[in-house]
Order: sequence, then C-alpha cells, then structure tokens
Amino acid sequence: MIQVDDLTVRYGPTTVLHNVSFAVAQGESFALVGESGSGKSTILKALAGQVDDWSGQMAVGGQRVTRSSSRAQAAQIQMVFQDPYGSLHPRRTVDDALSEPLVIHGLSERDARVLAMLDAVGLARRFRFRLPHQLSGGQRQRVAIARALMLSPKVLLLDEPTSALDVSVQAEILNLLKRLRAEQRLTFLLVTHDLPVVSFLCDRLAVLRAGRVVETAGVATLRGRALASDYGRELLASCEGIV
Ligand SMILES: Nc1ncnc2c1ncn2[C@@H]1O[C@H](COP(=O)(O)OP(=O)(O)OP(=O)(O)O)[C@@H](O)[C@H]1O
Repeated sequence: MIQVDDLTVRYGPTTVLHNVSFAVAQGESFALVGESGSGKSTILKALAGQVDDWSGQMAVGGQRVTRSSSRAQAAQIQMVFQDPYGSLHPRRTVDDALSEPLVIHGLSERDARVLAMLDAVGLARRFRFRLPHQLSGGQRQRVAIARALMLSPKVLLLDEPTSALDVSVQAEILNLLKRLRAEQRLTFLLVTHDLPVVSFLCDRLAVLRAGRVVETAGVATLRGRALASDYGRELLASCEGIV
C-alpha cells in the first residue's frame, strides 16, 4: 500500500533523509521510531506531498506520489497530528471541520455522513456544534481523526497522535485507532517516540537515526527486546521494562 524507495529529502543545503526505503502492506500498521530530528515527520510530509526538494520514488495504493499529485489521490492519504489545536480552526465548529472535506470534494448527504462519523469516533452528537476550545484534548483528537476519515482514505499518516494527551486519554485514543483500523481496513504509518505505543498498535517498525533507516523489524522482535542495531538497543534500554 505504501512503497518508499531511496527517498532523499533536503531542506536548503541540509540533507535530512538519506536513501530511505521501506514498504507497508495493505492493512498493516507500520511505525517510524527514532530520536528527535531523525526525519520521521519528514517522511510523512513527503508522502503527503508537502516537501519540495526530494528524490527517489514513493507510491501509495499503486499510484506514484508526484510533485503535482491530484486531489483524488490526496484524498486517499490523510494526516493526524500530535496537537489537534494545530489542525482545527479555533472559530470553526466540529460540524464545520467534518463538513469541509465533503464540501471541497462535492459530496452529498453531509448531515448523515457527519453524524455517522461522530458515532464512529465515539463523540456524542451534542458536541457537533461546539468549538475546539470547548472540547477536552481527547475529544479534539477524536474530531481530528474524524475529519481525517471523512473522505474514506486508505492510509492514515499519524504523527505522534497521542503524545500530547494525558495517559488515560492516550489509551482511549489508541483503542479508538485500533478499532477504526480494523473496521475501515486502514493502513497506518505512525511516527512515535513511544515504543509501548508501537507494541500496542503496530505490526512492524523502522528505526531511524540521522535520516537513515538503521533497522526494520517485526513487533515481536521489539516485544522480545531483540532489536539488532546498536541504536535500536539504545532505544529499548531507554524504556526498560515498559515495552
Ligand atoms: N521546514 C523545515 N526547514 C528546515 N529544516 C527542517 C524543516 N522541517 C524539519 N527540518 C529539519 O529536518 C530534520 C528532521 O526533522 P523531522 O521533523 O522530520 O524529525 P523528527 O524525527 O520527526 O523529529 P521530532 O521527533 O522532533 O518531530 C531536523 O533536523 C529538522 O530540524
């Protein structure tokens, strides 16, 4: 479903990704882990067409990502960010946020679709006309997830989707993502610092360091604390006892 080959990305004179390659099968949940600045978010941005200076090949659902990917193609890939305040307009209601993708893509039955999506993400219908600041962090993240799913994408790119939330709320959102993935046969590409999140939500992971993939492994290898690379072992040591 996602194929990345030899992806190199530059910001000005600085190369931040060096020949990154990995593949994610349909329905799979794949994590990108690694220290801050290793280039994890840049991979998501490149797949979403938000990076200008790149080389290599990327494809989603068999369609190559190009510098001018079409709107129809973009609808197949949606992003969810760490901080839903960043992605939700402060003066637009939940209803606005969920209706907007439908309006842009000329889709009908907006009322029914918005209500069905509120139900799908476990947000009571009474929140429909609230503003983001009238919601809790977890509720806002449910809205951001709902918005990302409005166009029935095949792939969700998740950038630290729970790291801004309280621990108890993190578990709720992780459970929600797990359920939605199964129900909607989604493919996940997830950026996180949090190895327990990988263990809970993912099938495989790639370990990044300084813009390079140093290891790709199955989640059983992570749970068995058997990552092969030196850096993978360092990451495991930093969360001793909790993976
Ligand atoms: N728009 C930008 N312009 C210039 N440099 C950037 C830009 N965005 C990211 N970078 C740099 O690219 C490198 C990779 O950043 P990226 O955000 O992909 O890392 P990350 O692994 O996701 O880090 P974090 O976990 O902190 O989000 C970093 O050195 C960062 O400073």
